[in-house]
Amino acid sequence: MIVFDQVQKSYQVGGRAIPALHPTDMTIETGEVFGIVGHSGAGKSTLVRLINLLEPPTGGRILIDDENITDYDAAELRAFRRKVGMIFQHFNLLSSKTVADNIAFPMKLAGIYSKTEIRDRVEELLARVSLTDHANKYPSQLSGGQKQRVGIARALACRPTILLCDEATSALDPQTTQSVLKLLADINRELGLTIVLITHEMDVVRRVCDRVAVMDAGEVVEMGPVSEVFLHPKHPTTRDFVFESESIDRDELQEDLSKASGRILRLTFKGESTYKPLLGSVARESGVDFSILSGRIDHIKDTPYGQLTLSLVGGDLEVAMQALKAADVHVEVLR
Ligand SMILES: Nc1ncnc2c1ncn2[C@@H]1O[C@H](COP(=O)(O)OP(=O)(O)OP(=O)(O)O)[C@@H](O)[C@H]1O
Repeated sequence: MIVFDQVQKSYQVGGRAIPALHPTDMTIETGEVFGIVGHSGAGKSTLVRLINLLEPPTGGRILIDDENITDYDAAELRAFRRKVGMIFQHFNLLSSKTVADNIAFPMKLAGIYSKTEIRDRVEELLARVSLTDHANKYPSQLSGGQKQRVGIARALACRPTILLCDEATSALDPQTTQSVLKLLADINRELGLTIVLITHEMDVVRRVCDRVAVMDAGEVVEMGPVSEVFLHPKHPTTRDFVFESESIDRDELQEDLSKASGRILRLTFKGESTYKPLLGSVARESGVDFSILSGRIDHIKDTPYGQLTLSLVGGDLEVAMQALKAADVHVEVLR
């Protein structure tokens, strides 16, 4: 478990302290995939670099599995850092070393593994990231997705318990992004390690994360389970991210809503209720007529969800709302 207790960070620029992270309390549970989303300059990299003390905090305590890592001496810090792997947007591979040597590098650097241990581990990791046939290639001979797989294998070399991912898919195309996210999800499930993933895309969070923190101007403005934050965003920054990820144009939506007659409801279906043929029976029961203004069905991690914006006219609205709620549908009255 990673605990931030009033952690803050300022950078010294020209003799002035510039705040990058305001005092923050946060808990990341062992074994979860935790997303940190925010625009450029929000403080995401700062927050993630505090977790492995690449940046020392200017205030507060960081506890990992109940140990205050801000108290560590140099030797303790070296041992701790082996337990924290990191992958980067631009992969940061050594161009003069082969794929196998890049993966072996952190083990060699640690100086505590035998040659046989290193060789066996590299073989195992190459298989895990499906790059066995590419062991002797150089990074320049690989695609972006393959380079990131090498980055992941290298980060796992010393068997970390925490994996930090700094915009790990931002340089990749959508299909490659999907395969790298799937690999991260598999690693999380099979190895049980904690993954902290920073991104500026809510879609990445929706696909792999269990919980998310939304950052704005050095502050965590919203935090919670992805399904809650994504489907019912409260802070304006979170709403912007959700709208952006769903390619919703706010002005267009407002215009559509202003043209629609009757009451306007947003329905959110989650899990089981997503695929139920509910609207027809509710319409018959209540005598209400529906028209669909916008809609989407997708997944949050493995859970299906649907969101529909409807206008309703005629019939008994109360009966319709009760029937929807009784079927576990979240109903929000927009107008
Ligand atoms: N080493 C540094 N020295 C001075 N200021 C810094 C340093 N690193 C970051 N900052 C400042 O701290 C703030 C937060 O930066 P940070 O890199 O953590 O944000 P971010 O959300 O990760 O942004 P991006 O997505 O662009 O990387 C910014 O205002 C940035 O200019």
